[in-house]
Amino acid sequence: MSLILEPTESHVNLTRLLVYFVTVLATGLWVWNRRRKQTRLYKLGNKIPGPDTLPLIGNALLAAGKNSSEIMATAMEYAQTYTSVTRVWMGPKLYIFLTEPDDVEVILNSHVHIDKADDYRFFAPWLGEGLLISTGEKWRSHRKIIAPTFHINILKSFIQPFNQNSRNVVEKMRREMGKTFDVHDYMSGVTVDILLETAMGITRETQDKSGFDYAMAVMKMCEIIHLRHYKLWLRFDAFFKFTSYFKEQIKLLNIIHGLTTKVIKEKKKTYIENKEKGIIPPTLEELTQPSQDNGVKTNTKTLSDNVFKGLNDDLDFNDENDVGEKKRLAFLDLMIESSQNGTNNITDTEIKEEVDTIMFEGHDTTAAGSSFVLCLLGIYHEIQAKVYDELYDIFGDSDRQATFDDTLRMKYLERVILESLRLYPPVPVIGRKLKQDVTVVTKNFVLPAGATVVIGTFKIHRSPKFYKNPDVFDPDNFLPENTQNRHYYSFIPFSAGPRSCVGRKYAMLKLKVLLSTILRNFRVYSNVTEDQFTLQADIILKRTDGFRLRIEPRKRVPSASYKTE
Ligand code: HEM
Repeated sequence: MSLILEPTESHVNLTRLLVYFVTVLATGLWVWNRRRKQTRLYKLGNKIPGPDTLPLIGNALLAAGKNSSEIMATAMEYAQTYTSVTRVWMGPKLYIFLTEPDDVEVILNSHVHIDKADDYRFFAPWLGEGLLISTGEKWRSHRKIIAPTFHINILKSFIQPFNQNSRNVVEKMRREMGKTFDVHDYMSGVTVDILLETAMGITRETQDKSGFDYAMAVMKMCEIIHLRHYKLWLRFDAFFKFTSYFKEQIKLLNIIHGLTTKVIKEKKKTYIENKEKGIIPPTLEELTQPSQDNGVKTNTKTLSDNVFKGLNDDLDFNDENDVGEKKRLAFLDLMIESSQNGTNNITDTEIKEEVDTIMFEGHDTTAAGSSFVLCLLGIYHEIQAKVYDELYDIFGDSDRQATFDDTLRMKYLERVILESLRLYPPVPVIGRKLKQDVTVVTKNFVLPAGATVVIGTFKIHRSPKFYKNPDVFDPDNFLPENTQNRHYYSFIPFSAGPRSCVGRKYAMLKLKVLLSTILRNFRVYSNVTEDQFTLQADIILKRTDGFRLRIEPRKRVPSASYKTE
């Protein structure tokens, strides 16, 4: 009897099946690839310079297996090698990176190229069709409703919650005195508290455990979305749905949506009950009207208003008309009021989506922004001393709260914030999906419809063409004489054009109140220098090494006398 096993019929069938399968797959891929090469996307895309590609997968290996800070490092390395218009193929998907302000202006200043990149889709279960990800008519009509709620009169009424919450976080931070700790945790917490109050009207006093759970859920949702951006396998819904992150996401969204829905329901009920009693809250128009009080107009223009004036957004309302204290209404109250009085046709679901969007957009961005400022001041003590001296000029040794007028006098602090946003823009890239071909200024390259344009804010902000020592932290980059002739699109931390950040003025005001309160109470120190920062590539720029800081109590004396004591 032979010891060699004769292949059975089932073995033969299986092998045949496998051969058929491989042949069909290979033929399918070959046909698909041939067709792809005939497409306009492929032909025009390949006229743009970029790294060498591999068949089918293109440049996908550039990101494979890398964590978020390695991706950031790779992106920076390639940004040095390639030109201001660079293409990358992720399989069949074409990404075009732009880092030349003239080209960026063509995209951001357009009313056509307003669609967000596909990568924003991870926000959809949370934010629905809120302002950040919606498009077309829906986005346009909602932008018209939301942008005016950020009028300077409304923002002025937020000074009190900005102050109160800043004081609260100062008290919480005292427990860290003398230790090294991650300041981002505190900045994140205070930012959510401020947003709960200004977006939803939930104060610490009215806040029950659901407010705390909500804040935690917002922070954890940001983490899950962050993971989905850089872990390749989590990008696919089919895989994501089988992970524990998906189950966690459902739980978190129940908490988030549960609270927004509950608050909207209660506020609407109160609005209707009050209306029956003849109590009607002021309308947005009334709150933003020029005051007739005494005809005195305050100039509310800040340094940033000049810096951003060429960016053609819709935030330059008639700010000069602002006068005096007005009743405070949260964004949610304003939306309910305008939907109930018939000024705007916005449903409860849409209001929920917009409130959720403001809670997300206003949270991670300002938490990262304020953490970067504090760490930079912890490194550059002379700059911190100058910031404090300006605050001492304004407040002396008093512990009083900041007024809106005080914030107008915080000119050096404002330059410090802008410079920090230049070096470490919380939104380091902006993504748009092109629906139409567009020709940019650089070499008249045509960017084809279907491509995703990635605007590299981080890289633009460090261009030697616009900044003398681009990698050096120097607040004087924002002295009027240095900004007046610079290309407006060389500084776009809040994006620009019709889809720019609606929260820009809110963010700048909040950052001034928060940071001035912290710096009037503490001296900050960082043992980590800038070259040791490990940055992560994501929708929000953060440090993977943590925002480590040490604080000491501040004596309220000018910095010169401090040194000699
Ligand atoms: C330092 C703080 C902030 C920075 C750097 C920042 C930056 C940005 C950027 C770059 C965009 C455009 C994103 C894109 O096109 O992909 C944006 C959009 C937006 N931001 Fe901000 N933001 C900040 C704070 C805020 C705050 C405090 C709020 C609200 C309270 C807010 C609300 C929004 C909204 C609603 C959008 C979407 C606008 C639209 O698509 O029409 N942001 N932000």
